[in-house]
Amino acid sequence: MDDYPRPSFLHPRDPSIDRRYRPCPKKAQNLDEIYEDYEDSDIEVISSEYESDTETASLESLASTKPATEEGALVYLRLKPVEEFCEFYSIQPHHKRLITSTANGNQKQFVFSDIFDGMVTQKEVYEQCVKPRIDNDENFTIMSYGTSGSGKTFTLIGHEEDPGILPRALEHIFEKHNQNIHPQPVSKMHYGECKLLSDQEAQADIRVKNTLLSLDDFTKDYHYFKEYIERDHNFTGTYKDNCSIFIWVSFVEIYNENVFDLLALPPTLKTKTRKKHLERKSLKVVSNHGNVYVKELNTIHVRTASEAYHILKTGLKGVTYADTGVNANSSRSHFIFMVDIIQYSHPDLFTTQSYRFCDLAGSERQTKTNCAGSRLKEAQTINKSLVVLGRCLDTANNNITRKGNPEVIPVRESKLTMLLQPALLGKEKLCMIVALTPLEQFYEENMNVLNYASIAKNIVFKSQKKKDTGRRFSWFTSTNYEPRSNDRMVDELIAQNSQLQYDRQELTDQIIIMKAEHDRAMTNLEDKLRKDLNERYKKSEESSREAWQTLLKIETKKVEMEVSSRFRDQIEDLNCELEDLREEVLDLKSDLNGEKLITLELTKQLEIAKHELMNAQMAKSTLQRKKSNVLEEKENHF
Ligand SMILES: Nc1ncnc2c1ncn2[C@@H]1O[C@H](COP(=O)(O)OP(=O)(O)OP(=O)(O)O)[C@@H](O)[C@H]1O
Repeated sequence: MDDYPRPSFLHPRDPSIDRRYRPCPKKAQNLDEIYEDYEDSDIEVISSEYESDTETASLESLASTKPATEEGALVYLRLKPVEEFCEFYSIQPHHKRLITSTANGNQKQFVFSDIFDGMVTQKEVYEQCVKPRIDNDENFTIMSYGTSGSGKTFTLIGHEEDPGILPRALEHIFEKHNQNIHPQPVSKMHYGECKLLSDQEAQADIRVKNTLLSLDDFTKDYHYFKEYIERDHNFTGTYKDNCSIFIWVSFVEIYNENVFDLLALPPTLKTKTRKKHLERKSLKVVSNHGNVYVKELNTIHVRTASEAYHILKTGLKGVTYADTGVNANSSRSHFIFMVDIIQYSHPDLFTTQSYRFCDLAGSERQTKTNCAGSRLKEAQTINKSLVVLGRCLDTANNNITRKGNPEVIPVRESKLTMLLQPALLGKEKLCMIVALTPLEQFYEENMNVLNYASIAKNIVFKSQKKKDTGRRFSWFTSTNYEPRSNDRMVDELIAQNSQLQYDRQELTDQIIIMKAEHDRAMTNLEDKLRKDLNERYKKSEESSREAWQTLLKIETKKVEMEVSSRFRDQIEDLNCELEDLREEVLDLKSDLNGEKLITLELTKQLEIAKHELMNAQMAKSTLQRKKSNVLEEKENHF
């Protein structure tokens, strides 16, 4: 019996569990059935398929249900040894399950491909996480992910007396291929293709390597490390007939969203950190169909494990570390160490493998690290790129569950995700080691890391184990084949290389001629098409204009007829009314004329009367004057 509460109809579901993964008991089930459901369900669980009574049985059933070429990412948990393991974390090693809980009783569970507690050694981590991948020639990206100071760099690089997975992997790779490794840099990966190097190019590469090797002497460290490795592992390799192997390494750092070559020349490794960043050249990242390359990146041809170890250590000297509140030697950048292996098998088969080892800078709270100034800017860019990484994992996971068109995974939003895109897009196997400090103070950040790690598990790797570029190199076929030593094969390769360069020049010329012919043909075709289209357009324009005009006439007539039929009666009534009104107007006009005549007559009569009145008044006044004269005469007379 496990000690966590089981969901049922009586107990509510844990709200902290993502909706998609919440257990949902079926109706009409008894509690026993619900319990079984819960055991099999995917509760914040990375892979429910691993959940079974016997681990071997579940792994077998997983293998039978999934196609051999399609499998999920591997996510391992590594706990940092601490004095007092916080009660908020508990592990069930048998179930490969980590249970986190808070004071208020909220629980979350995470299942991993495996869990390594603080007692698990570097050797065991290597044997479990990396060894099988190299033994099986799988391309992979392995990254250490976690909060600041949780042991990411320790897991990847380790110390001289306790080396991490990367130096162990280098030793393993060289032991495995030892007998077939070719001492000269004859073939190299160039933008995803195997390229044969000319003498001058090979010499230039050797010069760069020698300069890097002369910078520091790590011979003592290497011997110490080698003894340690020999005690821990027993790597072996077998000789492959007619096969030459070329191993190339490169090393980049992503600091403040700039990509720097840690193997760049001239190295400025001994100058102060600040000055170093000013001097270093930021490189461009280019991607093509999901394959990603760093422009002008130095790749170094290494012949022995010792050389590879020296190159790794030299590059590590350029990585930016600083003292933060959480870790005295904290990585302030992400770095990726890349190993490309080219395998040439006579007569014409080239295969390539690539291994990427990525140490992510730790996610951190600025309040805990107490950083300011450039440290603060570093922390912000680190957190931003980790957020983008989380979003990429989330989108990749959603695309698996959602129906319809998949969402675009935002790999281009940060340099880190751009460089990790083969793994994020499922083209390369992803292996993640989640480093965790099981202390209360890191609880919140740990939950963040665990949530994204659980999503990462669902990224499905779909491509083949090896890239086979055999056909492209078919001209290596020799009719008089006889087994040769590596040196003879190289002589032949060099001779064929000059033939190839000659052929390439011829092909380039042919391409130029064909391109010119093609351009001309295309121009003629375009002219013809343009003329054709023009004529067709004119014709269709005329015919459509005529058709439109006829249509317009018909429509106008139709409208007129409809209008006249609909309003005929009303128009007649209105016409009658109009006629009546006209007559009335005429009557009124004649009346008006009569009245005008009367008015004129009366005016005339009035004038006459006025005139007569004036005459009468004048006669009256004359009479009065005569009367007064008569009276006056009378008076005078008397
Ligand atoms: N499993 C472990 N066993 C022993 N020591 C460990 C383990 N994990 C971490 N340490 C120690 O813890 C310290 C911090 O580890 P490390 O530098 O690897 O952390 P980190 O996660 O890389 O931190 P940052 O992100 O800040 O760079 C180192 O001194 C390391 O030796």
